[in-house]
Amino acid sequence: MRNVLELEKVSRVFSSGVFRTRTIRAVDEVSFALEKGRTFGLVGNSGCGKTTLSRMITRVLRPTSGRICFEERDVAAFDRRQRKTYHRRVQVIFQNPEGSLDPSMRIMDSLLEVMAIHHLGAGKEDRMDKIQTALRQVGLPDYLLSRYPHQISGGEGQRLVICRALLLEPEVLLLDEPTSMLDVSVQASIMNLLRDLQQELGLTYLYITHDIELLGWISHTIGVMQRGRLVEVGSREQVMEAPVHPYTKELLYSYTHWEGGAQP
Ligand SMILES: Nc1ncnc2c1ncn2[C@@H]1O[C@H](COP(=O)(O)OP(=O)(O)OP(=O)(O)O)[C@@H](O)[C@H]1O
Repeated sequence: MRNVLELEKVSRVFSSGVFRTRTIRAVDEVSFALEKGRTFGLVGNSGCGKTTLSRMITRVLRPTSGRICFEERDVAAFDRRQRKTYHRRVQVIFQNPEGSLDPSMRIMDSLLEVMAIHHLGAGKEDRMDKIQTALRQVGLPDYLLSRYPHQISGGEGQRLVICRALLLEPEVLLLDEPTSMLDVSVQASIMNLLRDLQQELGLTYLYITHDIELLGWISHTIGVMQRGRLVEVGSREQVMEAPVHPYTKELLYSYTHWEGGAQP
């Protein structure tokens, strides 16, 4: 299986404090790879470094040390054109769809704009066709296109954000708690949609969450982060059924359904 994105001993250190400077190793020598067409689930409690890691992948933050490679090329060494392509091919889906859509624009105009920025589609008509195809793929009706973001539901909003990402023909979706603000039934439908899209389009996912149960459902491989370090990495079956690290057992044990192995 081909690796699309690879992290090699990636670290990020922050210095902060008013009275005394403290150094925090928010991410500490983390290495893992995303395989083409598969889902890598990254789990850990608040403050373990998930957001810092995703900010480094999206190039918002630079690693203090280590390398992030996209299709075997170091993303830190990309020139302007390569950066633009990278930002198109690695799309991020955040938990709050409203914050991801421009409130002052009709949805149609937002979608057309994003395609124009990336020079996708041959003219407006072709872009409209592509938008209709992507809308169908995410299970949304055409009439939503004339609305503004505040006129749609949270679940529709998240589908639209996924639709916008698909228009850019991505390779990787970085899913940062994409369902945590939705009702349970809507959550399930978005998770099903993501799984169907992966099968249909061969997309690669990095799914970041604090919910290990959810990862047991969607991931092929699971990585467990604690205080900046990746303490356990394995296939879904290994991590969910025979975890090795005590912290993974602790995370699993917090779900009452879990009956595997001894109590932590
Ligand atoms: N810009 C910064 N300056 C100083 N410390 C930071 C900065 N950003 C993050 N940190 C610290 O780094 C650690 C990891 O933070 P991060 O936001 O990556 O965690 P997280 O796992 O995403 O948490 P959550 O699930 O609550 O969002 C925390 O201790 C945080 O306080």
